[in-house]
Amino acid sequence: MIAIETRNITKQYGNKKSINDVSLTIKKGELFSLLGVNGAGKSTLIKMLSCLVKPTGGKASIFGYDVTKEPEQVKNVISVSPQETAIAPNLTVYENLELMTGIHGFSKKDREQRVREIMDTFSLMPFQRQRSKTLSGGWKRRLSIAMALITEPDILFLDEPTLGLDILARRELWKVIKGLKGNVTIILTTHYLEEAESLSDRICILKQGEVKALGTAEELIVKTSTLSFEDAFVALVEGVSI
Ligand SMILES: Nc1ncnc2c1ncn2[C@@H]1O[C@H](COP(=O)(O)OP(=O)(O)OP(=O)(O)O)[C@@H](O)[C@H]1O
Repeated sequence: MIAIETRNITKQYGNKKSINDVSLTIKKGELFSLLGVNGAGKSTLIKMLSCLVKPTGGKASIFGYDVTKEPEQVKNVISVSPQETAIAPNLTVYENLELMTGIHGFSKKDREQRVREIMDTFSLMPFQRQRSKTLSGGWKRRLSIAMALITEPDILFLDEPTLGLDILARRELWKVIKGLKGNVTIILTTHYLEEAESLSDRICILKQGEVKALGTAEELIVKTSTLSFEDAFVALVEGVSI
């Protein structure tokens, strides 16, 4: 089943195309990474798919719903875990999660149960009464992802989930993300190449708003005749033709 489909999607700001004619098909349950150097267009593409900005050309659909014509239906099946964590710092872990259930219209009765379920999934129970601002960076990101998943979305956009975390915290979060694989379709952006390589089913490399390469990490290594994914990435963004 197809989760996300774009056909020649384009976003032009002034006379510059931040995304130019991008056509992609992402399957349900896939973990799909978007890579590219700064300014390649990753955030712009995610913003269009999550109905935050409108395409200036082409189209995109999420489970068949058009992102421009049916944004309400799209928003019902997606969730975004943004780069800047969406956490209220003075609220406890429990209160942050409860707030999300309130925003999304859970009944009083269901709220507590859902909060407990998601705390359990993300091992947040021991921190439930702790103010969020006192959590470490890794646990803040974990809470942020838990908040994004409280509505059990079909699609989760994860924008640089491990930015600034040390390698141990990053690997802990990788375990969490791997645990979600298959159940939720995940679109991940990251600048950490080993993260994309370790987590992704397929990787799309954007360059100046266009798809430069698409495939598994292994396929991209083979296509560029390199020995590592990092070398493949560098070759692709520096302009190897494949
Ligand atoms: N609101 C805007 N108005 C004008 N130009 C914009 C706007 N948003 C993005 N751009 C431009 O579009 C291009 C792509 O930006 P985008 O933020 O999508 O890249 P990115 O790949 O997410 O970069 P990064 O890795 O730095 O987050 C850049 O040249 C950027 O300056």
